[in-house]
Formats: sequence, C-alpha cells, structure tokens
Amino acid sequence: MNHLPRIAVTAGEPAGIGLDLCVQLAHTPVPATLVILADPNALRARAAQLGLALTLHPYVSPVPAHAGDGQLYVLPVETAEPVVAGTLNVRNSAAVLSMLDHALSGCQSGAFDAMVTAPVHKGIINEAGFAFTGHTEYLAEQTATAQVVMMLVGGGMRVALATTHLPLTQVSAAITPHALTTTLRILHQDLVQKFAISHPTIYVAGLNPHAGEGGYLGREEIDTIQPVLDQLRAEGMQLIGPLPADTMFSQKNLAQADAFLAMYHDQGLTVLKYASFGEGVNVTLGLPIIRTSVDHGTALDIAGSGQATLGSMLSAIQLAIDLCQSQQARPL
Ligand SMILES: NC(=O)C1=CN([C@@H]2O[C@H](COP(=O)(O)OP(=O)(O)OC[C@H]3O[C@@H](n4cnc5c(N)ncnc54)[C@H](O)[C@@H]3O)[C@@H](O)[C@H]2O)C=CC1
Ligand SMILES: NCC(=O)COP(=O)(O)O
Repeated sequence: MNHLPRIAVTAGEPAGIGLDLCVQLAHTPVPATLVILADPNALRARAAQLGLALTLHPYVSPVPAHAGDGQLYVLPVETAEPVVAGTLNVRNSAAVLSMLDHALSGCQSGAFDAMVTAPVHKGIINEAGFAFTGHTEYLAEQTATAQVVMMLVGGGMRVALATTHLPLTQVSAAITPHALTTTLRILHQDLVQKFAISHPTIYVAGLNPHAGEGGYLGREEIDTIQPVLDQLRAEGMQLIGPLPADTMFSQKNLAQADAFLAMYHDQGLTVLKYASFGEGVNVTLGLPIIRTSVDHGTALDIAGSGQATLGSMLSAIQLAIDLCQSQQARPL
C-alpha cells in the first residue's frame, strides 16, 4: 500500500454517541484517511451541542491525511427525520443500514481499505421492519460469507465467540460440529495471517458449568466440543480445552493464550469488557473485507452530553490500520 489506509467510518445510530465520536475524531489526528458516513446536518447539530468546531467537506477521492484539525470528509447519508440525541426514531433506521451498505461497497470496490463502525441499536432497526441481529451477521449476509467469527481484543486478550447474537435457549443447538470446526478454522487462520502469530494457542471454553462435569452437568463437551478439538489437534492446531469457563480466564492462561474461544456472547464478553470496556475493539474475522468496531453500544443516556470517551473508536481505527498493513505485507 503506497498510501495511508483509507478508512470508512460509519456513524451508526444517529441518536446515540456515534455522532459524538465522529465530532471528537475531527479533533484527533490518526495515521489514515477517514471518510465519515453520516448525515451532515446531524453531524453539525451534534458538534454545536457539544460546543466543538467542525468543518465538513464532501468526500472526493483522494482524501488528505486525517489531521485532527476540526475537519471531516463526509459521504452523506441523510436521515429521514431530524436527529434528537438520546431519542431513537424508527424512521431513521434505514439510513443506518444505508451507511453500512455504502461503506461495504466502497471496501469491495477498492475505494476504501477498511470500515470501522460506530454502534447501532439493534432493537430500533428491527422495529423499523429490518431483520437485524448485528453488524457481524449483516456483513456476513451482504458478502455471502457462510460463516464469520466475532472476536474482541482488549485488556491483553483476544476473545472470539462460537455463537454471537442468539437467545440463550438457541445456543446449544447452534454449537454443531460443523459450525465449531469452521469457527476454529477461521480463528486459527486469521490469527496466523492477520495477527502474524505463526502457531497460535487457542483456549476453548466448555458450554456448561465445570465444562459439563464429565457429563453430569451437560453433554455438549463430550458429544461435540471434545471431538471437534481432537480432530483439529490431529491437523496440527494447538487447542486447550474444553475448559470450565469460570477459570479459563486466569492470569496464568492469559499469559499463555493467543486467543480464547467462548461458546456464547456473555461467557466471553463479560470478562473482556470487565478488563477493557471503552478501550477494546470488535473485529469480524473471516470476512472478505476488513471491519473493526467499537466495543460499546449506542449509550443513548449520554449522547450529546460530552461524556462519551473516544478510546474504543481510536483502538478500532488503529486495529483497522494494522490489519490493512498486515494484508499489504502478506505474500500473494
Ligand atoms: N457495535 C455495536 O453496534 C454495538 C451495539 N450495541 C447496542 O447498543 C445498544 C445499547 O447497549 P447497552 O447494553 O446499553 O450498552 P452501551 O455500551 O450502549 O452502554 C452501557 C453503559 O456504558 C456507557 N458507555 C458506553 N459507551 C461509552 C463511551 N464511549 N463513553 C462513555 N460511556 C460509555 C453508557 O453510557 C452506559 O452507561 C443496544 O441496542 C445494543 O445492541 C451494543 C454493543 C455494540
Ligand atoms: N456485543 C457485541 C455487539 O453487540 C456488536 O455486534 P456487531 O454489531 O459488531 O455484530
């Protein structure tokens, strides 16, 4: 890559803190070019609410390096109705998805090298009539990728998930030999290729308390997880587990694991967010494009108040930059 990474930043749910983060970004230099996908009027209004100066330019390639001097380059995605910080509006959900579509198509066409997403509100998107469980699943669908892996990075650990946004009652059935094998293959491959870890060690949680206690507290470990791990170990992967999830994240294991695989969302993310909330990054592995995201949600309670912290957004941009550079360095 003989240019700075070109990153599309989607502003996410306009009633949430995504717009606050974009306005703050205008005042923070990063070693990349940034194109913000947002409603320009909503951006200006949020800057005024926050009392921060903001100059907007329409996106025309090439965009200069992001200097953090109060300027943003914007690919406009207008909301249907004026945005009120902290108040969801079902009529503005189509614009939220449109931001994702524009960023994705820019990544696919080569106009952007990566996309970084500010948080969306899954509930209001569904209320608007769009079936939506998260960016992860949406981007998988839009790129016709059969399976992807959500991994969060923060607090000195990488935590990937075997299942993502599923009701707990559906988790066990979703952990099939095929899905788990594919998840581990994607995780292993991306740790090698994108994170330059030549022989990654992955610690894998069980699903049940005490990893099933030899079958007395559940059989998923015996029937599914252990056989999958055995098969992949035979292929050369370094896999430790299935481990009781309550002790898997010990300091000793943190020092030895390149990544942890949790069986469901809150089994893994509670630990990671306890260690690094507001500084961590969510990255989608297995996609044909680079996508990273903040580790937090829309924070409607503080939108427009000036209390939103930028740390996770900056970490997400930095990881996107690192992944662009590692992709460039990889032999064809
Ligand atoms: N990447 C994404 O699009 C994500 C979206 N969400 C969505 O966000 C919505 C709200 O989720 P919640 O569980 O309430 O979590 P949340 O992260 O929005 O809020 C939890 C608490 O953390 C605070 N907080 C969050 N980000 C902050 C920041 N940058 N600076 C300072 N304080 C911050 C909030 O004010 C709140 O008190 C849900 O609809 C959820 O689906 C949640 C996580 C990620
Ligand atoms: N807890 C992670 C989260 O909700 C974000 O998911 P996604 O929108 O990145 O798929």
